Amino acid sequence: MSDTIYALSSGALPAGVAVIRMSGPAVELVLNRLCGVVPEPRKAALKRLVDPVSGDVLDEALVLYFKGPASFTGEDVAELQCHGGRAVVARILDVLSEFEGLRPAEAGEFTRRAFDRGRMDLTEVEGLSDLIAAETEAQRKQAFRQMGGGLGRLYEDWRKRLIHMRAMIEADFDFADEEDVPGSVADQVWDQAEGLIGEVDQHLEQSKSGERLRSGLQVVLMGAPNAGKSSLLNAIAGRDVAIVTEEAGTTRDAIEVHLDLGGYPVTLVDTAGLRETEGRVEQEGIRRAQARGEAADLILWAMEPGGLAPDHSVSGLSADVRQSVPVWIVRTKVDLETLPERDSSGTTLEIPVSCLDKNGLEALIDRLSGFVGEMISVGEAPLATRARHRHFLRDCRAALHHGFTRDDLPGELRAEDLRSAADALGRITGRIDVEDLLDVIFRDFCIGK
Ligand SMILES: Nc1nc2c(c(=O)[nH]1)N(C=O)[C@@H](CNc1ccc(C(=O)N[C@@H](CCC(=O)O)C(=O)O)cc1)CN2
Ligand SMILES: Nc1nc2c(ncn2[C@@H]2O[C@H](COP(=O)(O)OP(=O)(O)OP(=O)(O)O)[C@@H](O)[C@H]2O)c(=O)[nH]1
Repeated sequence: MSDTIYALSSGALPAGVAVIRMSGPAVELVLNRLCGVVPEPRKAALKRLVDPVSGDVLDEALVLYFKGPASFTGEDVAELQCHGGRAVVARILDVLSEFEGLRPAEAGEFTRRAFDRGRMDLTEVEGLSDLIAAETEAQRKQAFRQMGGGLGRLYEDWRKRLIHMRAMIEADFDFADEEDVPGSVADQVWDQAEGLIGEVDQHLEQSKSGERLRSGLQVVLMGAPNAGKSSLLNAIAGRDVAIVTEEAGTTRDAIEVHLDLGGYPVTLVDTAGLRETEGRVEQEGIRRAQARGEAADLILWAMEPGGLAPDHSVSGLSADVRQSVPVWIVRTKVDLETLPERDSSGTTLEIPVSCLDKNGLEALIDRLSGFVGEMISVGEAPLATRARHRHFLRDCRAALHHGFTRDDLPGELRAEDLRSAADALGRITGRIDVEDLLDVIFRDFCIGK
């Protein structure tokens, strides 16, 4: 029999109300001892909570009981919705810890129980985790849909089709001889497999947006020392996040702010100014700046009047970065000079901004929003949202492709490819052999979820 787990499921204290949740076989006993009755399932009941040992009244709380299996975890579950004071919660948790068979829940353990009882598949679990982490509206929508099973159903549908295809081929072995005749069952099946490869490819392509939406785009501010990077970060964020001084080399470690651009998440990163330096701390800062640049989706290169361009040989971006990451040149401190709006060819090369009088700031933010909207274009179809999904989708595709192209191999071997492809999808939803993945997935959860 499993332990009964308990945890504070609501947020930081003090708070108006705190929710203490428990799940497991001892729940009814605990309720009986704490509030004298087990309330009717799914009906909130206002009860005095009493310490069964000392007889002390602990609090007056709303108590909710869910009789398993009709609960979040599938086990008996109870919630004590008590006053959100630190001492109130501490005392109740302390009293719970004294019960035989009760122990504090580990991160994600309530959800883990729901998964173990087959109430959620892994994509739904991940969706729930993403929902709690969501910071913008578009992230919330994507996570909510995934939590509701949108993505899992797509993979389950593909998996069923693959299992059916394999069954067709295997049934055919019993009748036909090995000759592969045009129009045969095998031919029809491999036609369907080809169609599915196309669907997987399209899904993988569209899912770049799903992953970007989940993790947010990285926009990295780079440039020479004193170019105005930290001022720009503060101006875009609308608050003082980074330290601004007239001293070159102020920013050492990368500083991040999370922005919500029209519902899309962006992490804006301020980095150390690039220059030759003897200072060890500053050197490390510069190394980190280049590393952040390499991982960026977009670099904003801050360039003050008379400042250095990104292709400067000593204090510029590495050739690797310049090739793989789009770079926008932001002309900073334009209050100090008047700039020609266009170069000789007539294109606008530089984005002029002043953090002093805020000129150009809105135009820069609008351009950023447009860029982000293009990079993250999500429609109605459910998208993969994690490297884990992409990994197994590629396995699935590779197996399908192998079976489809190797018509020189015996039918049994090609049928085996259909099985591998189906299994790869089963690993995404957690229907197949994922024990080794679970700890990693649940580790990211909060306690009490
Ligand atoms: N107070 C409270 N609020 C909460 C949760 C919770 O656990 N407690 N949730 C936790 O994440 C979310 C709601 N999710 C839930 C999902 C399933 C069930 C549940 O009891 N399911 C049963 C009965 C379904 C029904 O009657 O329709 C079942 O699926 O069998 C409860 C909450 C968000 N708000
Ligand atoms: N006139 C004017 N001065 C600015 C503007 N933006 C920044 N400055 C000044 O330029 C100096 C350097 O600004 P920072 O934002 O610290 O520059 P940084 O690029 O982050 O510098 P490091 O952290 O040293 O790499 C400060 O004295 C700012 O007040 C601007 O738009 N106009």
